[in-house]
Amino acid sequence: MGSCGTNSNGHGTAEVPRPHAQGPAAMLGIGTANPTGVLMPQDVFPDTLFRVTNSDHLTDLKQKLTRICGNAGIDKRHFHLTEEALAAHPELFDPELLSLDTRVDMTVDAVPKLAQCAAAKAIAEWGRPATEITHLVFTTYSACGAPSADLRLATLLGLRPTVSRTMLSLHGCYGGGRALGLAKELAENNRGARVLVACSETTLVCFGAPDGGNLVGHAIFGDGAGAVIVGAGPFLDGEQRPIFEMVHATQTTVPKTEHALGMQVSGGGIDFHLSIQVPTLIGHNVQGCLIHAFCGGDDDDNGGAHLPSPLSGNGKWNDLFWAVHPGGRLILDNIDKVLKLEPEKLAASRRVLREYGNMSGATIVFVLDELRRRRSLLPEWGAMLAFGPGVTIETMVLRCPR
Ligand SMILES: CC(C)(COP(=O)(O)OP(=O)(O)OC[C@H]1O[C@@H](n2cnc3c(N)ncnc32)[C@H](O)[C@@H]1OP(=O)(O)O)[C@@H](O)C(=O)NCCC(=O)NCCSC(=O)CC(=O)O
Repeated sequence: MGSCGTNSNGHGTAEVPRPHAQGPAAMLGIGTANPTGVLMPQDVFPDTLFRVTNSDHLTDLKQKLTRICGNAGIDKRHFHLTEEALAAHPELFDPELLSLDTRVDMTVDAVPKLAQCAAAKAIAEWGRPATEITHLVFTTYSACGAPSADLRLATLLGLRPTVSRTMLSLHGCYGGGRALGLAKELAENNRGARVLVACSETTLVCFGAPDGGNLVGHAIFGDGAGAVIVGAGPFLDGEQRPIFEMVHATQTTVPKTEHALGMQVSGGGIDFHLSIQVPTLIGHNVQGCLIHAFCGGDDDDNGGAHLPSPLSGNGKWNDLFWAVHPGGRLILDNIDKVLKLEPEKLAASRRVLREYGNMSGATIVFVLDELRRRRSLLPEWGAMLAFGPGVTIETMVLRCPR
């Protein structure tokens, strides 16, 4: 451990750099949370949405949303935004009115508090005091100010003032994957580091009256937060037990797909752009990302030689367990098809989609949490996939220690 002191000459001594951990990084605690405001069954969502936004006269749109909701593979979702709040703030569904200030006011507490609930569970599972957290990586698409939700979360949890904070904004659905990748690097490069990853998402920043362009978003997105404690060995005290080892992480940007998926901050909140091509783009590119990750990427020094080789025969993708961001039912269907996965391989992703919808960057933590409950049934090696604007695909090779 480095320390700053004064040597005999009265000059400050240099900070001794932390040596690398013996690695690899591992998840030591996982927690999730949803807002308590609204639990919305999927089958009543279209009626509720059109009623609360005074849109019942748009009968064709309502029928279409009802159809999409019925096919989305979702049973229910949780939301922070209540009918009472909407009644008090008609600007949230009137495109003629500015609403960014209202949205920022509503999220400034809601986002870190939701993260706090998830983080408290992750910290409890890890079993160490929050003051031992050395780094915080926070991701959300709801941050519009500075200091941001990361500092508010650090205060709520009583983290020490020397905690090293990183804020990831507007990474969308790949935010959780990116935050975990970053946490892996921080943990492996700083012996003894314990990184809190916090992902907290609420749709109230992008909520609007239904129109021809936002029906799919209305049908699939929900609110939630996920948190993971990441650290690398050696785990000398025997108390901190790895749930999943984070063996190798890669990020791939699919060329020329910037147009396909995006978010734009405006006076009316955050506009979500979701192209109909997204499921196809992901289906076409996912295998290449997995091969890149499982072959150890381009770096000779990253332990690629130790990775399993699921490519050495037909059907080897079925030898893995899968933590896939359930961006939408069709995305999971396409991945199943391209990788020829057995039906139960994406069960954790489909269950999270069914119970919570797509909670953007936080969703991948829910999938990891779900897989953790099935740990005794999992094969040793697994793959994590998350997607978002770019189009960016985050891939991580996981190992479930015995
Ligand atoms: C929404 C669905 C469940 C609907 O499935 P269905 O079985 O009903 O059939 P479908 O795909 O033909 O879609 C039904 C109707 O919706 C329309 N439709 C589908 N996707 C659309 C889109 N992105 N934009 C506009 N319209 C769209 C279709 O044209 C069709 O219209 P018509 O009826 O008029 O012919 C599925 O399409 C799906 O899972 N799509 C993927 C959603 C997605 O892209 N998720 C990523 C979220 S972003 C993310 O996860 C990352 C991030 O945010 O960063």
